Amino acid sequence: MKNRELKSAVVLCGGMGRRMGSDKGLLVMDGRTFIEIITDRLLEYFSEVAVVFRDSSQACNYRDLLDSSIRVLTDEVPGVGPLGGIFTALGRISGSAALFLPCDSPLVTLEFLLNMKDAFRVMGDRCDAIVPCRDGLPEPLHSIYSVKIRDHIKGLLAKNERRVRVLLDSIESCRLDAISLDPTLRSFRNFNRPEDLRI
Ligand SMILES: Nc1nc2c(ncn2[C@@H]2O[C@H](COP(=O)(O)OP(=O)(O)OP(=O)(O)O)[C@@H](O)[C@H]2O)c(=O)[nH]1
Ligand SMILES: [Mg+2]
Repeated sequence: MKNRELKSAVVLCGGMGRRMGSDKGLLVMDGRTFIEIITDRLLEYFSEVAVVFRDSSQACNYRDLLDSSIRVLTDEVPGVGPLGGIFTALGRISGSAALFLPCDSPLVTLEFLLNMKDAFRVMGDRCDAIVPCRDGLPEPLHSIYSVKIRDHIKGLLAKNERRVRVLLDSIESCRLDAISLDPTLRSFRNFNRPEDLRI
């Protein structure tokens, strides 16, 4: 029988943080960096945790913050945004799919992680992506993607298409109500500008 346990989780961390004015994974909340908060949480429930950086020089800045079990990846196709990070990770993870998270959502809840794992158990072999939706709008960077779509992403990138939403519209995705996955919606809160940090 197919193993339906979702074992891999990936944090996308290769952005430039232009609006924030700094590298967002290194922002601090309650004395810990965002990347530590998120990866510590993921390590509780996933046997494989990876972080995708834009390049090795960025990865160096995080070296002392990551548990030794965390896999450090760098973009195979640099400078093409989150879709490039997803592309890289899907070629490197050991499982058949992974939960992706952005590095700027430190409030992600354990309940959300467990509900996504449950969703994969139930519908993982029926679709290429499992996508939370809020008011009908997808949350593509808090979603599960199958390694099966890697070639498709390659095709999109070859056409210079970088929008994750275009990916979602061209694959078989199962959409779930975000509120049923995290009734607080805190998991989806992200920080883009300095003023967002005043919470
Ligand atoms: N691996 C990888 N991750 C990326 C890339 N671009 C963005 N991300 C990540 O995708 C997530 C969402 O991106 P944004 O919210 O736009 O973050 P950002 O690009 O750092 O910020 P801006 O420069 O202000 O757009 C964040 O976790 C980013 O680190 C990329 O080229 N490669
Ligand atoms: Mg960006």
